[in-house]
Amino acid sequence: MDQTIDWWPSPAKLNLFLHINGRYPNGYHKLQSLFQLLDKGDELAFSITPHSEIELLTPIEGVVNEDNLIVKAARLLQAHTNCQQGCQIHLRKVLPMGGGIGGGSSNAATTLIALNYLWKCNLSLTELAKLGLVLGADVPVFVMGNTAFAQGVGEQLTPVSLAQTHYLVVFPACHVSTAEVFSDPLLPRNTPVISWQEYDFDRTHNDCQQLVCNRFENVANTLRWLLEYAPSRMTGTGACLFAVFTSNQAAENVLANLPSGCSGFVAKGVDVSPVHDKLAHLGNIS
Ligand SMILES: C[C@@](CO)(OP(=O)(O)O)[C@H](O)COP(=O)(O)OP(=O)(O)OC[C@H]1O[C@@H](n2ccc(N)nc2=O)[C@H](O)[C@@H]1O
Ligand SMILES: Nc1ncnc2c1ncn2[C@@H]1O[C@H](COP(=O)(O)OP(=O)(O)O)[C@@H](O)[C@H]1O
Repeated sequence: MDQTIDWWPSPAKLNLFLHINGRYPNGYHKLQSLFQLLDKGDELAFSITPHSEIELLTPIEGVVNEDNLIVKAARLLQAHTNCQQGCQIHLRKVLPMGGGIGGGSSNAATTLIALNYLWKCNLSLTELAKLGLVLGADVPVFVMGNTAFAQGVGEQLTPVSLAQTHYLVVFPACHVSTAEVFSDPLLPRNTPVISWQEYDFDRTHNDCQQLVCNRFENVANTLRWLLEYAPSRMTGTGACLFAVFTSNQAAENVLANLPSGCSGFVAKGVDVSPVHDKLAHLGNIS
């Protein structure tokens, strides 16, 4: 790989809890969640071109480029700002897809932020987050770039600073469809609203977890295994699970003994997205 390529981070997230409080008339669910941003994720690189074409040079197997959230985000920004430039994009994908760790949404957010900077569109982060919401409910938190409490469909964000934590993130090798979980009649949808001051990991939960564990034996077994080592929970609509540790070494020790068939990684929780660290380094943050 060319050493001169300028990579932009595209971090993963965890939902430290996920409560479903009800439903909107359009079928979307009213949520409360705590989005924890991580220091690990995919990476994207952009070369600006003078013609308007958007090219993703590293396609993802199973996702046609036209459906890729990276291409969709680039086209959305281009159309919204009437930008005459285009770009060539490289992606280094490491995050499992459809795992509840927000890879696709994060890729879209990094694309919006990077191209806004490189194309000199001058949209504010708030404008980019609003634009990004069209692509997915998780895009705004990645654009705003703070670990945050979220409500609404995940777009009403209150930044929060958390104690430094190390997470073991485990992918039990099964794909869980977000749309299927949300359309399941057995999904609990009546958790009472909490105030953020009440937040405590042990007094919160993930309303999707039991349903997914009932449907996917791998998820249930892996969660049971993780709970032997540390407080653990499912993120988002699954299938990824996370375990909470106070040291990197303790998390690495458990990673080294993962059950066969699972994959995983250790990451540190961060209050500010690495994309924003990069923007700040470039002297541009709004
Ligand atoms: C619930 C979360 C928590 O992070 O799950 P994960 O996707 O991360 O697992 C997300 O907010 C998901 O966000 P995202 O994955 O961007 O969802 P979208 O593409 O907007 O929606 C996928 C489908 O899920 C359902 N959906 C999504 C969000 C929501 N608040 N209510 C819903 O009912 C809708 O049926 C929608 O068609
Ligand atoms: N750049 C992308 N990265 C990952 N998934 C993408 C991307 N573009 C489109 N998708 C589609 O979005 C789906 C959800 O992806 P992802 O955001 O990784 O999962 P989740 O929302 O569960 O965290 C994938 O299964 C894939 O079909």
